[in-house]
Amino acid sequence: MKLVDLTRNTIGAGQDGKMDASTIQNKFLKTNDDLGLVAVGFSGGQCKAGVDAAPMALIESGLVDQLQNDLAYKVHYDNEVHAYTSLLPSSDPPHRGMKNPRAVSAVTQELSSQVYAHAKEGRFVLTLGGDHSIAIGTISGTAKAIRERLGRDMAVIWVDAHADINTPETSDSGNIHGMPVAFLTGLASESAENPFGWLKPEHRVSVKKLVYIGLRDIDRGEKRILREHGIKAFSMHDIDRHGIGKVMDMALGHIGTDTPIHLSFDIDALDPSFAPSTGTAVRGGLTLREGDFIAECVHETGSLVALDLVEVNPSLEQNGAAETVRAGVSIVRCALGDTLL
Ligand SMILES: NC(=[NH2+])NCCC[C@H](N)C(=O)O
Ligand SMILES: [Mn+2]
Ligand SMILES: [Mn+2]
Repeated sequence: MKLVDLTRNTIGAGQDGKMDASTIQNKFLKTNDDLGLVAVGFSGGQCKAGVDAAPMALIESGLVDQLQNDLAYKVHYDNEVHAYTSLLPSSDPPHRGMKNPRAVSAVTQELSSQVYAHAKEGRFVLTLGGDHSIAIGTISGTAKAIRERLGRDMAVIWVDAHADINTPETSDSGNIHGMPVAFLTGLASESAENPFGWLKPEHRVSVKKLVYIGLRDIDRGEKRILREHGIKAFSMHDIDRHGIGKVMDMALGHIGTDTPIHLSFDIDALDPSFAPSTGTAVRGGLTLREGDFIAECVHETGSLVALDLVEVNPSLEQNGAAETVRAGVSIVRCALGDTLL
C-alpha cells in the first residue's frame, strides 16, 4: 500500500508544471487522476419519471468538462447515458411487494459489471444516476473489485434523508430505491426467489462498515433494522447538536484510515431549499455548504474510491431544476478534490 506522499500535498501545479487531479494522494487507486464515469438513465426504482434525465443534465451543465479541464482528470467515459432498454422485461409484475423487480435486478447487475471493470483498473468510479436503486449495482461492483485488487473490505458512507434499508417486507412503498442497502448488506432475505440472487458475498458490504449522514425520514421497520444491527448513523439532529465538522470526525473515525470508501450521495440529503428537484424531498436537510463539506472531508481522507450522485430529477419543481443540477455538480467537484484555495 502506498503511504500518503506529503510532497504532493501542496496547492496548485506540481513540479512538472501540470495541475494534479488532486493535491491529496489516494491510498487505494492506481493513479490519482484516472476516472471511470458511468451515466445511468434509470428510474425504475421509484415511480416518478424524469430522474433518468439527470446524467444528461449534469453533463450538459459542464460536469465532464470541469472534471477534465479544472480538475485535470483523465475521464474514461463511453459517451453514453445507459438506459439498458434491451435488458428491460416486457412484463414485470410485483414480487414480494417490490415494484419492477426484474428491471431493477437486470439493470443493477449490468451496472455492477461496468463499475467493476473501471474499479478493477484502479480507477476512481463516478456514477451519475438515476434513482438510488442503482447503488445495488455501483457498490457491489466496487466492493468486488476492491476485494480482488487489495484484499480489503470497503466502507460505505450513505448521505441521504432516508436510510434506504427497507427489506421488501418492511417497505410500505414497494419502491426498490428504498431498499438498496438491505440487499447490499445481505439483510434482505436470501431465499431462492430473491431477484437479487446474483449478489454474491464478494459484492456485499458489512453493516459494521456502513455510516449514514443526514437522515431525517426513516420508516418504522428501518429504525428497527438500524437499532438491531447497531448501524452507525448521524441524523440531522446529530448535525444540529455537534455541527457538521464534529460529525465528519466521528463518521470517518468509525471507518478508520485504512479502509477504502464508497460515497453514495442522494441529493435529497440537501434541504429542498437548495435541491428542490428530487422525488422524495424532505424538509430540514443539509445546507449546500454542509453537503460540499461532507464531500470535501471524504476526499481529504485519500481513501475515496467511488462516488454515486443520485435522485436529481430535473422534471420536478422545474424552477429549481437548474439549481438542483448545480448543487449536484458542486458535490461531485468537492468529492473529487476541488478546493477554494
Ligand atoms: N432513495 C430514496 N430517495 N429513497 C426514498 C425512500 C422512501 C421510503 N423510505 C421508501 O422506502 O419508499
Ligand atoms: Mn433519499
Ligand atoms: Mn436514497
